[in-house]
Amino acid sequence: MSPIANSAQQPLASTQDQIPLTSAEAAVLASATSTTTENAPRRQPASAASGAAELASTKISLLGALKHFPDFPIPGIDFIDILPLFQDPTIHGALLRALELQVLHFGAADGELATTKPDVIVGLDARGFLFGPSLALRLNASFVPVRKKGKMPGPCVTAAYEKEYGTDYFQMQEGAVKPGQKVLVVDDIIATGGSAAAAGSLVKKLGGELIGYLFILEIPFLKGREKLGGLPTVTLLETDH
Ligand SMILES: O=P(O)(O)OC[C@H]1O[C@H](OP(=O)(O)OP(=O)(O)O)[C@H](O)[C@@H]1O
Ligand SMILES: Nc1ncnc2[nH]cnc12
Repeated sequence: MSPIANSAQQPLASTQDQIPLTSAEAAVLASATSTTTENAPRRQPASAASGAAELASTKISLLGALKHFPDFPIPGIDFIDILPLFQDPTIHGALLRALELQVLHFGAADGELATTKPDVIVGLDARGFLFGPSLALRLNASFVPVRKKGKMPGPCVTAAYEKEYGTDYFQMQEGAVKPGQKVLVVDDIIATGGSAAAAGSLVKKLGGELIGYLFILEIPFLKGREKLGGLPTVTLLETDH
């Protein structure tokens, strides 16, 4: 069985050839250090080639852990379940490291660290809460949630949005993002982009400087990126259909 075979009816991008690495991604891992803590020993920089191999291998592990559920939550939707990524501590750790590296090089030229570090990671209800706080801690940034309407106390800003299988309302608490703070919006999946765009609009309503979006998985045919106003948008994995 292929290392990334899963219960999918329609496979995700499933071989190294189908997961092309950009030179920026290769550089990301080549310049990676093993930890973000000040006093811990730093790993020797790897070559770009071994960095690329490490990232490719991480992507294969992550893809292999995903599961598909046809016709959930409504007929016609091929639901991609990311929860298994958190069941195995090794895969969970690899996921967080890969996401951290993407942020450290967010929008930077090949091999360079990003000059703009986020002050705030905004995670979307509910699956953005599974890794947003851990990622924020690694980056020494705040974590702020976007929640579905009616879940948070106090004054909130609200945005309506449409997603792949329905309509909904998102909210953020007033004051959760301070004017001028640099904000990165993170979520598990970008499908139509409706959820992420609504979250971005709330960040801007609060006066935050939206620096971009980061997702674990993109469903490219739904063209969600087109709703994100041309801001830097990074995804770790993508489906091949
Ligand atoms: O790009 P879009 O078409 O907007 O879809 C993506 C959103 O849909 C899913 O969340 P969902 O609303 O199902 O909520 P959940 O995380 O609470 O399950 C997913 O976690 C994203 O937030
Ligand atoms: N196809 C899909 N699978 C999982 N989560 C989603 N959110 C929006 N579309 C989705």
